[in-house]
Amino acid sequence: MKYLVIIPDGAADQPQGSLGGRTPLEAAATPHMDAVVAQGVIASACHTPDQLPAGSEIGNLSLLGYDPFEHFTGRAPMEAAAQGIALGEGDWAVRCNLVTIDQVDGERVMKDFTADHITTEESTALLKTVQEQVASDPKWNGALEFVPGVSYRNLLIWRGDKLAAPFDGSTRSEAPHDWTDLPVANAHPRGPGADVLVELMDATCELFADHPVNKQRAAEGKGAATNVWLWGQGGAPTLEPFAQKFGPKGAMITAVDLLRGIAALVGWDRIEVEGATGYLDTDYAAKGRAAIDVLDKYDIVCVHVEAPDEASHEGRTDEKVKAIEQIDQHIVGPLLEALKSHGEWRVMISPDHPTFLSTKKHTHGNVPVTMAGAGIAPDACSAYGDANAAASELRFDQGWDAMRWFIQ
Ligand SMILES: O=C(O)[C@@H](CO)OP(=O)(O)O
Repeated sequence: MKYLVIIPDGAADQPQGSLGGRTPLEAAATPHMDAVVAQGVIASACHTPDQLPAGSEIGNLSLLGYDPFEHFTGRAPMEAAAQGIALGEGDWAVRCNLVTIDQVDGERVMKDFTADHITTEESTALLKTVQEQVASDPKWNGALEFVPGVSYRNLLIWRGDKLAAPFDGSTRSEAPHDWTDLPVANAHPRGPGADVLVELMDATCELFADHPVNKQRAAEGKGAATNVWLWGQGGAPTLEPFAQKFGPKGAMITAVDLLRGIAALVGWDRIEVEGATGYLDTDYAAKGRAAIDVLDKYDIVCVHVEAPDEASHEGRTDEKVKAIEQIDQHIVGPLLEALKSHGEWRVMISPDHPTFLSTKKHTHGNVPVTMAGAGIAPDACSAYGDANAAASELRFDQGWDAMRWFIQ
């Protein structure tokens, strides 16, 4: 049996006035996703339980069949795994965004959690400056390492054997993409070690103010990286290999380190695709082709696409609809066709969480899931969408149970 999982990140949403009262998934032309529903079932699943953050880190863990209450330690350790960074006992990883925070009416406001989509080269240069500063300060005892990732998505690694990390499971921090256009005064870390995170963030305001990277960006009319924003901290997670838990041997196609990291932690291979950007300009067709190319080699192939979530964070309804249509046309369609020559197969399509265009934020709540293929008796539904899923009798209130249902 071949299994295919397609994740349109953050695609679930509310009805939009500008879409005639339909949600983006309902307004988008998705003949191939609809064909999956027509051949199979539609269901509603909650991958982001109320007690945990409504983040992609929780949603995707659950989507792949892992109970986040048991396995989630923080987002950053998953991204560290993507970079092959091993975390020992006492080590912590912290997500380090480059952001733009501006003064608006006397308040510091999160203008852009991406620092105007700063390039990897620029973010690497900025982090080098931060690293030099912390490395020269004896109080950190060489425990802190700022690790460049891709664009605004970077990491801070804290080595516990050099200096005991001040955090514990009760330390709280906020994802900057949930604070767009909002004052950050209430978004600062709280609990053990929060003061250290704030100190490091504040120190970068000064380091970046006259940094050559920002001067160059200003000259090009681009937004500044005003400082780093630290969040998503955690220690090493342990995840049972997917093949051991469920059977199939898997591969992940994604442009973001979070999904690469989850894949690494569950023992999946990662397939890198040229032109996959994790943004609206991603090469959808290249991702579709890459998945087709590896169908022979793996039992389960997962294609994650970040674009619908990014469109939501920017509040761009048309772009969200377009991203969903591109996934349908360039990924779902060609893969359904290719599967015909691979014997028995099953397909699942599911977002990880809703991201509301109205708030530009992730939110708790259910997402529409469709599953079809060998041995799945069709229900009466024939269109993929949020309302159809909500009306379905098939529900996974613990979203992580859906994978067990899918792989039988
Ligand atoms: O990686 C991130 O910083 C965020 C936003 O880009 O991703 P997601 O919304 O999927 O959590």
